[in-house]
Amino acid sequence: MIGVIADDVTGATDVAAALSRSGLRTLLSLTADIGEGAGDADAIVIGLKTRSIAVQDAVAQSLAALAALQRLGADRFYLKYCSTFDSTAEGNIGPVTEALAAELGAGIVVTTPAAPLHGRTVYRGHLFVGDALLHETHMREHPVTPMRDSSVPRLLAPQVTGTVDLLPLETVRDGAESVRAGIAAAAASGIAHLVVDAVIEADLAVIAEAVDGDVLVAGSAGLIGAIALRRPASDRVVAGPPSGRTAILAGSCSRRTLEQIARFRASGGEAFQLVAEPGESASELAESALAWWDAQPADASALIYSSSPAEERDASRDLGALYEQTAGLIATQLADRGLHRMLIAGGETSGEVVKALGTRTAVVGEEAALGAPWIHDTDRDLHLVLKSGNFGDPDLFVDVARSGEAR
Ligand SMILES: Nc1ncnc2c1ncn2[C@@H]1O[C@H](COP(=O)(O)OP(=O)(O)O)[C@@H](O)[C@H]1O
Ligand SMILES: O=C(O)[C@@H](O)C(=O)COP(=O)(O)O
Repeated sequence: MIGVIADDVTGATDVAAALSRSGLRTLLSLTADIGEGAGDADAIVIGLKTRSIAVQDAVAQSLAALAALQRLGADRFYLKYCSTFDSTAEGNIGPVTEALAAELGAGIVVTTPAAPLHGRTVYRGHLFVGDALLHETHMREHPVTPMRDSSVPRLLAPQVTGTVDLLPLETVRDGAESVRAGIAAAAASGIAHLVVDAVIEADLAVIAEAVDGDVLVAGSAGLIGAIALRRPASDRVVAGPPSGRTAILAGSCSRRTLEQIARFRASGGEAFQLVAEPGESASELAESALAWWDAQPADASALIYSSSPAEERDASRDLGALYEQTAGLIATQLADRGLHRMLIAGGETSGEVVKALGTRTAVVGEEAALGAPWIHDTDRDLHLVLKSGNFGDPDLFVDVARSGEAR
């Protein structure tokens, strides 16, 4: 069984969708504290919120998740990080990889953020988002993990104690045997982390073949999706959410989320912008948003957002945690009012929301957008999309709201 540790909850739903799309019965847990057994799952994903917390906490939580996965019978492990390699010079991708490798006695770890389905490709170690190098995209101004370089080996090196090297595309194009030989040669020369180029899905299939027996591999949803395709497909059921009013809560400041907000507003959707005045608390902010929500027509889907472009954000204040907490309070109140459908935009934001909701495990359903599936928190009977800031078409918010009305 495959065990996946994801460093944020949107990433967890992304990787769960990839596994499910590849035909595996996938259990999604948003806590390492999984009580029950794995049932008939082919893969288990544990979604943490470790991307931007202190290194030692990220390591401790990831090791706890590893122990839980081992208890449930997993024997192959994958560290899922962001396809835009969201991290800082301290980590947490590097330190968590090294801690998991040490615990598992894994030698060299193959790692690649490539996810061609999402437009993430790696060539000569440089990470592209669509046609642009990572550091030339909006990720340069990300409020939590600004990405100012595009070379994956260069980004990873300061985060780790072991040496980093690159397996180039030429070797991948030579096939799985060459990749295996390249990995073995790198391991023999003492390399601990091997970044691998991949530009198309077929490249990932070759790498997947070469690493399928490895106890630990790291990357985005791309490579593990390719590994999963090598397993026999199961008879899994993928359901959609029921109809009804949808709340869209956005804390992501990514360009794609800003476009989705603009399209939703332009289509006539009701929207409320959270703007924290100096000294205002999360509960005060949430209260004003909820008063606005309660004044909307009873069946109207609506958007509440704090998202704003870098030039409109107040750089003198660190408002990330405040807005995340506000989103958590609003989501909990809306669920308590009986709402069954919510889309949350933003990884950190979604992490805080599921923490506030107390969501533990969820059933992976159909994808609202590629990498952004509906998940069902059966305890609360709540259907959620936890959307990565960068994912979904510009019309996603409009479409999700309308699909609730149409079903
Ligand atoms: N207006 C704002 N000013 C400053 N930070 C904000 C604002 N709105 C949201 N944030 C914060 O920006 C961060 C966005 O990160 P995240 O939710 O992970 O989105 P993404 O998936 O786009 O990276 C969160 O910490 C959120 O609270
Ligand atoms: O790999 C990806 O791009 C996503 O799965 C992911 O991790 C998204 O992170 P956020 O953009 O912070 O939601």
